[in-house]
Amino acid sequence: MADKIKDAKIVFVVGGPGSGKGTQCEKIVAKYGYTHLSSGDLLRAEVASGSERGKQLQAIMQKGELVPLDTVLDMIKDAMIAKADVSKGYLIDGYPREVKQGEEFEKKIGAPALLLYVDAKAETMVQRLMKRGETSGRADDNEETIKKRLDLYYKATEPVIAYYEKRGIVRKINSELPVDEVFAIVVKAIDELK
Ligand SMILES: Nc1nc2c(ncn2[C@@H]2O[C@H](COP(=O)(O)OP(=O)(O)OP(=O)(O)O)[C@@H](O)[C@H]2O)c(=O)[nH]1
Ligand SMILES: O=c1ccn([C@@H]2O[C@H](COP(=O)(O)OP(=O)(O)O)[C@@H](O)[C@H]2O)c(=O)[nH]1
Ligand SMILES: [Mg+2]
Repeated sequence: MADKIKDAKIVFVVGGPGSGKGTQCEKIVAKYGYTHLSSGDLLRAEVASGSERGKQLQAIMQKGELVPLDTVLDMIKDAMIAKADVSKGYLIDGYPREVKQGEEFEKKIGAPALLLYVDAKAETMVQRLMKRGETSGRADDNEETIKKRLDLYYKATEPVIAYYEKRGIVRKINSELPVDEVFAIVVKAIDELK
């Protein structure tokens, strides 16, 4: 099973909270048929199940902290294996959050072919998340948690980008533009893969 995944195209989608990762991933799925796996969505699904583990996850996410590395990686790996027969490629959205997560992913699953770095200003991200919070029902779309998520992003996640830049697989996407203009840049980066 793990062999099948090794040959699939893997794209990491990394960017700050509210930068637009999920929005762009949806459009990539529509155009390219990739399998979209959002680490945050997988964790929220576990929370929604009401399991004991979900309760522990909920507490961590509400504080804007990172859940233990192995938990997220196991969830992503299981979800990848479940789609191995049909997948043209995988969008791993919101992961890795720290360099160590990237290293472990490569040990257990495989190497990414591309890292889409979805980049917006902190001010923009806060505005978008506050707006999303009006309707999202997400426990972490509130001012206090947003601030913590941003701090952690700059501290732990930005080094991930530098790490993969050395390998030449990072494509920076300016997500301050309207969604369709951002997507046009994304399309160029993905088409280069073929
Ligand atoms: N103007 C503009 N707004 C966008 C763009 N992308 C996303 N938004 C808005 O910003 C909000 C956050 O976008 P998401 O795609 O949920 O962001 P995310 O990076 O997945 O954020 P997390 O789920 O917190 O990881 C959404 O409610 C969108 O309406 C963009 O390219 N341009
Ligand atoms: O690999 C991951 C991905 C997500 N999270 C947790 O899930 C929350 C929401 O993640 P998501 O990617 O949905 O949103 P973002 O933080 O990008 O706004 C984060 O704040 C973390 O608490 C985590 O711990 N590890
Ligand atoms: Mg998202």
